Amino acid sequence: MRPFPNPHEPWAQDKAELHMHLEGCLEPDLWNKFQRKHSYLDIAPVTTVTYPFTDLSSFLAWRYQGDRLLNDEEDFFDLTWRYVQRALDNHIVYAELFFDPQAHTARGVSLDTVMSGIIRALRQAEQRYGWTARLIPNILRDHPLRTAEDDLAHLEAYGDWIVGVGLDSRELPYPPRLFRHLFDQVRRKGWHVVAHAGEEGPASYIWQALDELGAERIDHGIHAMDDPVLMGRLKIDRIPLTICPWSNKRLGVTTDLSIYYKLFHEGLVLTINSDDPAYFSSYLNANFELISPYFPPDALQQLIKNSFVASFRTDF
Ligand code: HPA
Ligand SMILES: [Zn+2]
Repeated sequence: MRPFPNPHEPWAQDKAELHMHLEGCLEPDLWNKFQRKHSYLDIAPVTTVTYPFTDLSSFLAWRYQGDRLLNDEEDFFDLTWRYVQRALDNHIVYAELFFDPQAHTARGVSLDTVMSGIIRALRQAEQRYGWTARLIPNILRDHPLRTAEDDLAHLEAYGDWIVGVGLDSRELPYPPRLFRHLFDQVRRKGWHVVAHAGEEGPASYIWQALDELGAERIDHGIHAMDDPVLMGRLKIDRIPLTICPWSNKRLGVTTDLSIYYKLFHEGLVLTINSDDPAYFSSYLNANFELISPYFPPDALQQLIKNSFVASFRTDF
C-alpha cells in the first residue's frame, strides 16, 4: 500500500466487493491456529511461501485442504471477522460474500454451525462499524447435485442474509448446463444467480451460464474474449464480469495484464475483486494496484462505480 494515499486514488475510495470467497480469507495465522486447535496431523502448518499452486486445480486442492480446518462456530466467526477487518483497511463498504456450503456439510459440519459463525461476525460488523454484507452460497460443480439441493433447502431459513446462489470449483468437465434444473429452483426461490465461467472453461460455458442458468453476473469470464458475438451480448445486456487480477496471475489464467483494459474498452461492465485473498496474498486494493498502470484515471473511477451498480443492492 502507498504510504500517503491520495483520496482520489482507488485504494482510498469507498468500494464494493462482489467476488470474494470467505474460505479464501484463511490467512496463514488462522490456518495454523485451527490446525493446532483441532489437532490435525495430516495437514502441515503453512507460511505464505509454502503455497505451491500454479493453476486452478492445484490451487483448489490446496484451498479445500484449508477448508477442512474450519470446524466450529468460532472458526467461521474468526474467518469472517478477518475479512471485515481487511475490508475496512481496503475501503470496502459493502460486500457480497461467497462461501461453499458443500465443502463443510460433506465433512459433517452442519450448515447451522457455518451460518451462525458467519452471521455473528456480520452482525458485529454492522453494530460496530455500520459495515454491511450479504451472502452468496456457491454450488461446487464437482460434488453430487443432491447435496446441493439439500443445502439450498436448508439455506432458505437464512433468507434475509442470502442474495443469490453461484457456481464454482473446477470448470472442466462440468459445463453449467448440468446445473440447469438446480438453478431453475434457485430462481423460483427468488434468489439472484451468478456463476464462475470462462476462467478455465471456454466461452461456451459463459453462454450456458447466461442462457441456461439465468446468470446475472459472470465470475471471471475472461474467455469471453475468444467470442466476439458473446462480447456483444455481454455489452448490450450489461452483464457484469467480476474480474480477479491477482488470482488470474497466480493461476496462470492470463499473463497479459492489458487484457482487462481491452475488455473495458470494448464496453463491458467490469468489476475488480480479490477472489481468495489470503491464498493470493492480495486483498482488493492490491488488485487495483496491479491493474492501475493499464487504466486511465477516469476508467479506474468507472470500475469503482461498477462495483456498486453490479451489486444486488437496490439502493446504490
Ligand atoms: O476462482 C475460482 N474458480 C473456481 N472456484 C473457486 N473457488 C474459489 N475460487 C475459485
Ligand atoms: Zn472465485
